[in-house]
Amino acid sequence: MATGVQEVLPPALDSTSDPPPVFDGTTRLYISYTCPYAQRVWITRNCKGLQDKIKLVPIDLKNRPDWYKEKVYPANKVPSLEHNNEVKGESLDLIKYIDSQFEGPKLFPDDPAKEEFAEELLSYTDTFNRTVYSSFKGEGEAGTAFDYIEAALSKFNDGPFFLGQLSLVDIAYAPFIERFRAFLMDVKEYDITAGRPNLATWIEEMEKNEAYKQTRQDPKELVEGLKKRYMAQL
Ligand SMILES: N[C@@H](CCC(=O)N[C@@H](CS)C(=O)NCC(=O)O)C(=O)O
Repeated sequence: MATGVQEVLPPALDSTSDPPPVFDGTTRLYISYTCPYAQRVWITRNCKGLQDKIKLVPIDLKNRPDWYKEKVYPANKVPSLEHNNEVKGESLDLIKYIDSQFEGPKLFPDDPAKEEFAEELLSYTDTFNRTVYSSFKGEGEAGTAFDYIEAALSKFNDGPFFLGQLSLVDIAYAPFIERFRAFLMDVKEYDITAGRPNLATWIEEMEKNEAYKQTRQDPKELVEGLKKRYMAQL
């Protein structure tokens, strides 16, 4: 399927749903529609045009089917990928795995300087997320994390993305920046793009990407989800 084609998304499976025929040779990507980690892998699949090769299996995390832990992924988290009779997890590992093991445009650089910077940025994602989530709870400043992103975006001047062209780095950050931007604007009236022109352009360019667009949820619902989780502590 071409990257621009709108896919009809299947309904999420819950505790009343039968399991798919696991280990029948089908490659399956287990996700939740609202999980930012799963979204990373879903975007990668779409960017590589693998909609027909990797079947999307959405799970309702609030009413999880027992078979998911028992038959598919004992860690009981999303995302996971069923491929070649194995199930693998961890979003950052999965986006690299899909990029290297499947066809479609390469999303990781060959250039050694870009590769080194890509690894640095990928290893910063957990710190970035922790810093911003802590600020939701009133601990520390989110601004430093966004300043790091703003500076990183001007390292290579050959495109609007972290490494110039779209890569796994953009894909790793996009689901989180999307949520953080909406939440901070709504709850704290803080515009993360104010005074950060590189970040503003990056968001604009990401939003034009069809593969990413198809994975996006209603920002209002994302904000509601985050509010439920963090508002009690605000
Ligand atoms: N480090 C994991 C995190 C995945 C994760 O925490 N997923 C959440 C949903 S957003 C989950 O499955 N939570 C269910 C649980 O922990 O029981 C990754 O990068 O894939």
